Amino acid sequence: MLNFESRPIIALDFASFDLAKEFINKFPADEKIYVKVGMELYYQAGAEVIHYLKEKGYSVFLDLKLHDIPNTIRSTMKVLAQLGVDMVNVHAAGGQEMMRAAKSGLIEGTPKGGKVAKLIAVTQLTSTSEKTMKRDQKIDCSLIESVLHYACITMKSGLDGVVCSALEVKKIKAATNEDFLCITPGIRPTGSGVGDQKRVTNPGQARSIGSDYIVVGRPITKADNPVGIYHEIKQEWSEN
Ligand SMILES: O=C(O)c1cc(=O)[nH]c(=O)n1[C@@H]1O[C@H](COP(=O)(O)O)[C@@H](O)[C@H]1O
Repeated sequence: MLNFESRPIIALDFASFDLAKEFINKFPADEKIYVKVGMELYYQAGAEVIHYLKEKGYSVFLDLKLHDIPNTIRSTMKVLAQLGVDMVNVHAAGGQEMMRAAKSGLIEGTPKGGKVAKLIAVTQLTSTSEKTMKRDQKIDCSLIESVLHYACITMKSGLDGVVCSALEVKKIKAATNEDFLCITPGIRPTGSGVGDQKRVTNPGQARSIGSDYIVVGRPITKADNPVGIYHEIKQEWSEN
């Protein structure tokens, strides 16, 4: 529990800046939340949304899941580093050279005296099951072996951690080290629909298994009382 982040990261999966603002404005001004901006919102609103969130004093995970040739990733990370976000990610499937290039671009692009964002890699998406991994990716091992392999090459490449399901955290920490971050989406409070997620846990389980961060989207953003549900999830996660 060396890196435990007590605030669940809220996935701001909204189609416009206005919708994202409407959601954020439900929270009291002094509540410094941790949010995730993904492809949908970033491709719509761009850097402006990041500046807005940082000015509010929020922590920001920019989730663009980069996956391209090393040179493109290095230069893209250099640009993203200037946004001052707290965390960014790539796909581990891009390989070790790509991940090393991401890291060097991030360091190069971070303004002098600024904090380098945490860089993490997606292992197998939490919407992937062993069956779909074997069918679509033609990976001929178990899902956990694939996740552990990706975690190990991510660590070797000098990144800070991985995105995985909470179900894999214990084995990842054993194969890497306790300090290696495990960021876990696929979180569903007991009784809420799983949707397209396959490898899910509830917030309390994620905590007892040893996740460092949880990412929660629809169970909060689609709730009738998002702030109330956020606090229920936060309590189950952080006070377990
Ligand atoms: O990198 C991510 O954040 C991510 C990786 C992954 O394996 N699974 C996953 O669900 N996510 C993201 O986490 C969020 C989960 O949202 P909900 O399923 O609505 O809680 C979404 O924004 C996904 O894009």
